[in-house]
Amino acid sequence: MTSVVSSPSRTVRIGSRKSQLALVQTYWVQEQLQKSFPDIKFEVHTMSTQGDNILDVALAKIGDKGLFTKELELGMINQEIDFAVHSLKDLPTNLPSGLTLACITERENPADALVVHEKYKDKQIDTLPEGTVIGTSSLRRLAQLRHHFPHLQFKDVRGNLNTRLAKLDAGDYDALILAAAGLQRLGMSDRIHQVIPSEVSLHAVGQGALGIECRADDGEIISLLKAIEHPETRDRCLAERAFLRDLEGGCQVPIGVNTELNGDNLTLTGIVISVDGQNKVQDTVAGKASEAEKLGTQLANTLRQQGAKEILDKIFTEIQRGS
Ligand SMILES: NCc1[nH]cc(CCC(=O)O)c1CC(=O)O
Repeated sequence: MTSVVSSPSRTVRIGSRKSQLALVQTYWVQEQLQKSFPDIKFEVHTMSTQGDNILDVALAKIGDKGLFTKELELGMINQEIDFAVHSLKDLPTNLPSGLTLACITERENPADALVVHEKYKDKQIDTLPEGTVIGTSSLRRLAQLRHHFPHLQFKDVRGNLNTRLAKLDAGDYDALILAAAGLQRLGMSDRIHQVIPSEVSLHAVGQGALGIECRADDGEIISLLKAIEHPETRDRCLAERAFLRDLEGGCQVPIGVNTELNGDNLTLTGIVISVDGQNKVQDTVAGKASEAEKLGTQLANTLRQQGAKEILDKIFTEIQRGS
């Protein structure tokens, strides 16, 4: 097979955050590409992002737009790296001009997972006692769990996965809600006590998938990346991202989704819920996978008619006031 890269001597520079999860994901991408293109050299370049440095402020307050991606994006624009590997859910739905989401890889389980302190090893999310302290920094997780289990308490938790698990084991929290995918990728599936069912909590847009971003005019890189794209995950995530893009209020928001793909039929469910869990709008749309983004927009319109904008505007005002 002839290489799609016109200059065979080109070294491809992959950008990554330095966290353990980011590196595991990036090395996986490097390995897959190396298998497909044995004659090309792929190098990993790590960078710190704002999100890695600001660890003491609640995510909801600083907003998470590009917090984990901006430095990598600058690296691409400045030609220091050729593409960046992200957890897709950390990648904003609107990218800087000149950059594109060129590839979405196969998704791990996109659901959230309950991880418990040893003393609750016989409990499930619906049997945890009154006052159980759950660690999460996500308004989406908080709002949906409050809706179903108003007797639980919630406390902010930041830091990488190992830090969070150490805080749980030390007794700072009774349980954590974490992405199942992150635990799986780090070889810590044994810490998944329960996968949270979608009836209880819808997952974040893009959760469990990797998104690879590159310069929009770099045709060579774009065609290399096609080799590791997963079309089913891509269609699901494009629908999810179009939904979020259409609704977004400009900060980290309690918006959840679920998608299913049967043949060419894509089903997208979305929720917008108030932080206290009291007001929610939820609906489902279905259609052709080839029109994934249209479905996302359609669901956003449907939920707006049901009051999604009012819920989001109120949250945005509250966060700005600092409450
Ligand atoms: N914002 C943090 C973040 N970004 C991606 C993951 C996990 C892996 C994934 O969802 O792909 C996590 C941790 C978590 O939510 O528990």
